[in-house]
Amino acid sequence: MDPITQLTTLRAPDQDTFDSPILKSRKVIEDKKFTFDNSFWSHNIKDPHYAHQEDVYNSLGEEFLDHNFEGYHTCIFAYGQTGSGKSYTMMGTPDQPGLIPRTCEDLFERIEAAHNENSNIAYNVRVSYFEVYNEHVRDLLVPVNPNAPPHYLKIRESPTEGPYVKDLTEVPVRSINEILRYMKNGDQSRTTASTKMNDTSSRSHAVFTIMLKQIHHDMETDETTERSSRIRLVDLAGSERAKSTEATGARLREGSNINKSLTTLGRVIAALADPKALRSGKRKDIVPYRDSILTWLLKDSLGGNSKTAMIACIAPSDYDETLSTLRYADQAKRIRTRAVVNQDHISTAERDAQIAAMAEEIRKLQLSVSDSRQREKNAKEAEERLEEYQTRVTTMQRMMEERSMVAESKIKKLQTENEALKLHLKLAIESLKNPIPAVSIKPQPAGEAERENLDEFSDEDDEDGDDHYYDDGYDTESTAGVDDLQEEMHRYLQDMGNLRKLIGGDLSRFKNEESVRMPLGVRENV
Ligand SMILES: Nc1ncnc2c1ncn2[C@@H]1O[C@H](COP(=O)(O)OP(=O)(O)OP(=O)(O)O)[C@@H](O)[C@H]1O
Repeated sequence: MDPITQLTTLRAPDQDTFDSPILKSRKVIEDKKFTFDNSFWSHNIKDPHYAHQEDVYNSLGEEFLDHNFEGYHTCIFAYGQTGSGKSYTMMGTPDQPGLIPRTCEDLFERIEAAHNENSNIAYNVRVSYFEVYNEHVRDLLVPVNPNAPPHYLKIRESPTEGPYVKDLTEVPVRSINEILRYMKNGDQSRTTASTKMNDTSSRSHAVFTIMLKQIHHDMETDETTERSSRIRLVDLAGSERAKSTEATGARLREGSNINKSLTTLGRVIAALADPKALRSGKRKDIVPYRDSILTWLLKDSLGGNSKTAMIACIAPSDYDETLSTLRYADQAKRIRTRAVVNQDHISTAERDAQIAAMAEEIRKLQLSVSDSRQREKNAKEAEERLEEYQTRVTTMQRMMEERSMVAESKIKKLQTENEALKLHLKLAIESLKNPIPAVSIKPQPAGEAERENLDEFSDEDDEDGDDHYYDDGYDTESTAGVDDLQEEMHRYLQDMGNLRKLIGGDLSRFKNEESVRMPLGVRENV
């Protein structure tokens, strides 16, 4: 690997030293060259070009997080054969944290810094963690019950959000420690389940997702701007199994789903990178996203609204495996996604109207659900309505939480202004109590004045301290000053009264936790 040109050369093995029938059957085995955006080499720590975890994060993770703050969805996935360093790169070790923990740490550091800079922006971070094994989706944030069979989740498709995992746990997180705890629990759940199912984590795909929402409220226009971005970090299963499946087709004939997702991923990447399909404009129809759970769920990240990077991990082992990984990466490099900034402007009135409309819709759904239940005629229909109702309630709860976040930032800003006014007032009162006398200098003959100016800094002159002359007009000026100050004070007091009313109003309107955060279903009978 050349760290300057980013050229990766795969050296052809000496054919006589290899027993592989594939290698022996080949006519030409030669050196292969590939150029990637970045190449990292980490074999000998003493080598000056040794790539540390920090180097990988600095050249990729940091830039992707910048995109997230700009409002873009991103996805980073690690591909490669078992033992090539995918988990090391993505998760790392406690001493050498990988991309995922570094991204989380940087995310919260940036949020804290932004909070200190501008209190008008509220941040909302949520995480989810799931794995796809044998074409089943398992929630990694739900602890494994060793006595119960594994609980698999269903995939649904929404017209606006695309494919998603139904009932997947999405937890709000407020600090780096909280997010790391969820990540650790998820990894534990993965390991426990693997042992129970006689599986190893190298055969499952782990998808860690961070949802970042930035809510900026403009006090002047009372308009809210929301930026939502999704950070997907994917640790794929070992690729060698997929290739053996592809090579022999044996697993497919057996009807096994083991790593169907990975073989489909290869076909999806090939279809997306195919220049002919791109030219004919048929790309959308022929990409086999739906052929596996993983590609279906990552549809957007692979060929849609996302900035995506693939990390191809290779280790010095089999020539064929390494060549295949490098070819995968070379193909993936040609894919062009169409990422857009996910941003919405909405006024407080519009948001309130949206919430009111949603509340009405929920009320109707509640009625129809209870009606369907009573009749129990069409259980499926009732179930679908119930599902829709639950999704609506969750969306609405989130909107209300966000509204309360906006209110909190408003209150914070008003409180800061209030503090500043209080300080100003205190200073004004103090200056009233201890007026600083106005000072004027008696007219002096020109020569004398010059002499005094020259001696201004002389210690001797300062000693007597009586070189100041009080002007006859002092009383008049000071009275005018007091009047001004009194007037100013009066204005401040009025302003403060108004501010208090405003804060009081906002507090009672938005800080009523009971009414804002109570699930709607709790209030009314379903
Ligand atoms: N760049 C690296 N520096 C130091 N150690 C590494 C590096 N990459 C991988 N390792 C070590 O190599 C071993 C295998 O790596 P890892 O578990 O990340 O492979 P993997 O590709 O995720 O395998 P699997 O598909 O089985 O999960 C681990 O012990 C890991 O700590």
